[in-house]
Amino acid sequence: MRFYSTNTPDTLVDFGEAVLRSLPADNGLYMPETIIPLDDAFWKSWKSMSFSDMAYEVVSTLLQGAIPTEDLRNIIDDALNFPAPTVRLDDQHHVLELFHGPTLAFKDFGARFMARVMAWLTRNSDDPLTVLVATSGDTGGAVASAFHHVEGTRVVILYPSGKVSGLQEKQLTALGGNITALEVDGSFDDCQHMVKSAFLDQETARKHNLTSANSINITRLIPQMLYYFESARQFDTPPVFVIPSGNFGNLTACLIAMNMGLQVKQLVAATNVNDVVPEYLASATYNPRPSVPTLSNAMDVGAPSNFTRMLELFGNDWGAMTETVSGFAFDDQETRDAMRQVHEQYGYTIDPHGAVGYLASEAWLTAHPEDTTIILETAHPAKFPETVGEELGANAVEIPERLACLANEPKVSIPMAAKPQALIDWLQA
Ligand SMILES: N[C@@H](CCOP(=O)(O)O)C(=O)O
Repeated sequence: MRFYSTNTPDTLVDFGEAVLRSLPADNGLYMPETIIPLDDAFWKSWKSMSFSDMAYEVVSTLLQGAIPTEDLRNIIDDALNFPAPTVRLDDQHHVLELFHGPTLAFKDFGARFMARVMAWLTRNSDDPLTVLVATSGDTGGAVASAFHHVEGTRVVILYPSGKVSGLQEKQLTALGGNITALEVDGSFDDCQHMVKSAFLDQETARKHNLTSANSINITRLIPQMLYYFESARQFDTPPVFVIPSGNFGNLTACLIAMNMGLQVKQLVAATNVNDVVPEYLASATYNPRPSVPTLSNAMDVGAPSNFTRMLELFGNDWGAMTETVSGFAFDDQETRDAMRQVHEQYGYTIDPHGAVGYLASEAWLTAHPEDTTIILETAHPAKFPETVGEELGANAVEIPERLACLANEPKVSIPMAAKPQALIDWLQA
């Protein structure tokens, strides 16, 4: 199994290099050389398989032997040991709850799988790894949790000061040990730019054995395919997936699943006002720009990393992309209104990101009223107690113990200017 860089398609690397190097030196993104469709035997039995067996079939087909059978099975079973239920609101609206992992966000799927794959890849090496990650809210906490106490690994998380929720911040800053949080005086885009610049500085990348836990790393997308299979197999007809989106790794994972044969009627990208992809879908013009802060902060991304992979999967054909992917964007007032509406209509407490998804499902259903939509609920509402409390009352959501226990832990972070050189200097010091 080999991977190419989107900027230099004829340079191929193996799985280990794609994962550990994470970002190619030419600043492209790694893509699988071939995406092999699942065979008839799989489709005959996929609906009755255990999650573990189905997951193994999907991942092993994609990876083509890059990880031996028993090791891959262990990685999958150990990493993905929590459920992803699809909850029915009514015939048109379903919610795929991706917040049942340790940090209450869909990022647990990718981070936990990645931590185990990296441990497997480096099992015979003594070189310590530095896992660099930029977060707008959820990735950082999931990566911190997945790599906490992993020997030979230090995790460095960059996050935009004042632009993540209080509990999200605790998930990044309170664990200590091998986890360090850098509090950047800037936006998520600044953090992401700083991380990418460190990777492109070959000396720094080599000296510190840098690897990325963001969705620029192809391993993040592999387990994220699995919940689309899990949810879709519960329906008789191909569903519409509505995907709250920031860096667009989640949507790209579904596109890879579709390339393996998963039948999906449409992908609906739901964004807040950081809407460069819905704008591209409407106008064929891609205009990345600085993000603005919103209530759905994990989606505050102005230059989505995975847009490059989306273009690649559609052969740079805007028309082809619009046949499969639709996009809608909503502001904070609409998000608040949707949280109340979902609560009043269904008695369901949805978080601000899921609320943006709900609005997009409504927009889609206006023109396609017979469709079945599945909205990805990417984070637990308890991660946003301020907004949920303001809209639905203080008792609308109980904070699970694994989050509540962080509330009184001290925040430990290192302030940093939003400059790539500041990160490089800090790493070198
Ligand atoms: N939405 C993310 C931003 C980083 O995205 P990723 O897909 O590269 O991890 C977050 O919650 O941090």
